[in-house]
Amino acid sequence: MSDDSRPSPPAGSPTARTAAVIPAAGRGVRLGPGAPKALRALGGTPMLIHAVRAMAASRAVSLVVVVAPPEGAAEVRSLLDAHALPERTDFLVVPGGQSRQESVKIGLDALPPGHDIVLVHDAARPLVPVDTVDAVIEAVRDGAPAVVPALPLADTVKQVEPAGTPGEPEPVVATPERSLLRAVQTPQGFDRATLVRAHETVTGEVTDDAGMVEQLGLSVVAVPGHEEAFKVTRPLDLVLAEAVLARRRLNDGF
Ligand SMILES: Nc1ccn([C@@H]2O[C@H](COP(=O)(O)OP(=O)(O)OP(=O)(O)O)[C@@H](O)[C@H]2O)c(=O)n1
Ligand SMILES: C[C@](O)(CO)[C@H](O)COP(=O)(O)O
Repeated sequence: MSDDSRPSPPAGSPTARTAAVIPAAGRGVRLGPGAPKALRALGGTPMLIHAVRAMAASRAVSLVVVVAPPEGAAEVRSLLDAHALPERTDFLVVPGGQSRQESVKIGLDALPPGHDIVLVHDAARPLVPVDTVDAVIEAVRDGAPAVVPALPLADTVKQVEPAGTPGEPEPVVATPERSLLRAVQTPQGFDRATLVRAHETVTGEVTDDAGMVEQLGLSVVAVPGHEEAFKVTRPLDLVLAEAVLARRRLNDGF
């Protein structure tokens, strides 16, 4: 276990310690029936374990807090014990909440003192490369209160008047300038005090944590994301994730 009694350096310090919160308490309704999404297998290993390894792969990350499905916290603890994980990293498991936002808040509340940079990473993004994780941490160390990995869009995006009934035609009302848009991934990185303040202050629904920081009027910066950091949301995403993992294993020779 690490010593949390020593005074912690600020997030901008090169020695600031980083913790990762992994919200993993969702059901995965869009993926279809089965176990909670984070516990479903990818290449024979639960998706959550891939996500935990992806965070722990960064030498900067000294603590990973897993926010487990409420009824699955004991199972998650056993899974962490059963899989090889870096010894330099500590792990905590807490039961999650009703929404992603609530689960992240629970994870944040469980963080011990001494970690001044916090990453929030979806369990549903099991294949994010360590270089992306490190780029996010570096941007927080460089002074950004909130950092998102992001990619340009391949498709043109339309704003519509949503139809009341699914499948009904929807009037298009605008075509935002695509070159100004980015698809945002995780891990998102934060100066801890900023993220805590955002979660204590913002009450409306948001779809990502950086959005809460934007609502505080603070700046959020985007760094390059990675194609392999995609979110496993629908069945086809799982097919893609299996293919990416198989290619990695082939390249690594096992
Ligand atoms: N109450 C919730 C809901 C979601 N999440 C987590 O937030 C991440 C991103 O959410 P998403 O991909 O939407 O997962 P689900 O909510 O499980 O998916 P769905 O909406 O299809 O049910 C996932 O790692 C998920 O486990 C969470 O910790 N607690
Ligand atoms: C946080 C996120 O992954 C950034 O793209 C995304 O907003 C989560 O959305 P979801 O609807 O909870 O999957």
